Amino acid sequence: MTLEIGGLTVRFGGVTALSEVDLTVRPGELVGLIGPNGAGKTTLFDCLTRRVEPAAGRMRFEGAGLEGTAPHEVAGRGIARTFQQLGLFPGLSVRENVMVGAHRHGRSGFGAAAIRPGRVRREERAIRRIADEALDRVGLLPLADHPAAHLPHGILKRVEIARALAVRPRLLLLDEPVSGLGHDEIADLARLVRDMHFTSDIMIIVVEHHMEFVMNLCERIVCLDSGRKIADGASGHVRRDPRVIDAYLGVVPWASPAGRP
Ligand SMILES: Nc1ncnc2c1ncn2[C@@H]1O[C@H](COP(=O)(O)OP(=O)(O)OP(=O)(O)O)[C@@H](O)[C@H]1O
Repeated sequence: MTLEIGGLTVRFGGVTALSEVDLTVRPGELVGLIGPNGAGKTTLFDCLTRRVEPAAGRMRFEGAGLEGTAPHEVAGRGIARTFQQLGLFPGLSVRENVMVGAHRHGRSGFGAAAIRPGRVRREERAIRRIADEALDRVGLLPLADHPAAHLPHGILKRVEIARALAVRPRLLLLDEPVSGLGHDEIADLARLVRDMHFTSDIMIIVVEHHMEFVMNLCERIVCLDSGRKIADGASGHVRRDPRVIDAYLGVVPWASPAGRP
């Protein structure tokens, strides 16, 4: 029950964002995806979540192709992601934001649940329970009723992860989870992701420019450069790979809190 990507190619007009990328991820793997700006990391996530249509290649998840999956069906396939730019609703409470992720477990959909017709109340209670479990997992249950607006960035990053966890994903895609976080928050987030990794069989792919975070967290690192995969292996090997140093590690500030080159 793996994620198998073969020959994945994406073009935006004259730009080849991904070029014949092969990648296999197995249950329980925690993979770091690195590479310079514009390397194609987010595009890879966009393909898996069906926001971008590849020009060529295959994507199979748990034995079935992803090509026929509509963007709104991705969560139903057990795939969840977080975004570089937080995609939370500031007018909703922390819990309501996380319930958006959990709505795939209901039949009526979040739209119906949001306007609370009587027939969806029971379902909404179940969705609320799943959301609270996810909030508990990231240590934010005490803030469940707090409006998302004006919460610190580090908390909002966790709310986004809780929203992804509420999908109860088997493949979790984290896009720059520590960007903009301080030193202690980064250490907390590393603990959280490590805990998710050790306590479940979930596949996790982490895109991150913060090298200290990603190299310490992930045993396996994949490096993209100009849309091509240039390295895939143990973090100790990849960090010494001359092609990776040349393309990326030579310019990236390893301990920068913001983590961007
Ligand atoms: N919707 C789009 N339309 C046109 N070009 C795009 C689009 N999305 C991405 N690109 C281009 O595709 C290439 C890969 O971009 P992508 O965002 O996947 O890189 P990335 O590795 O995630 O970079 P970063 O680290 O800066 O987030 C870049 O050249 C980018 O400009």
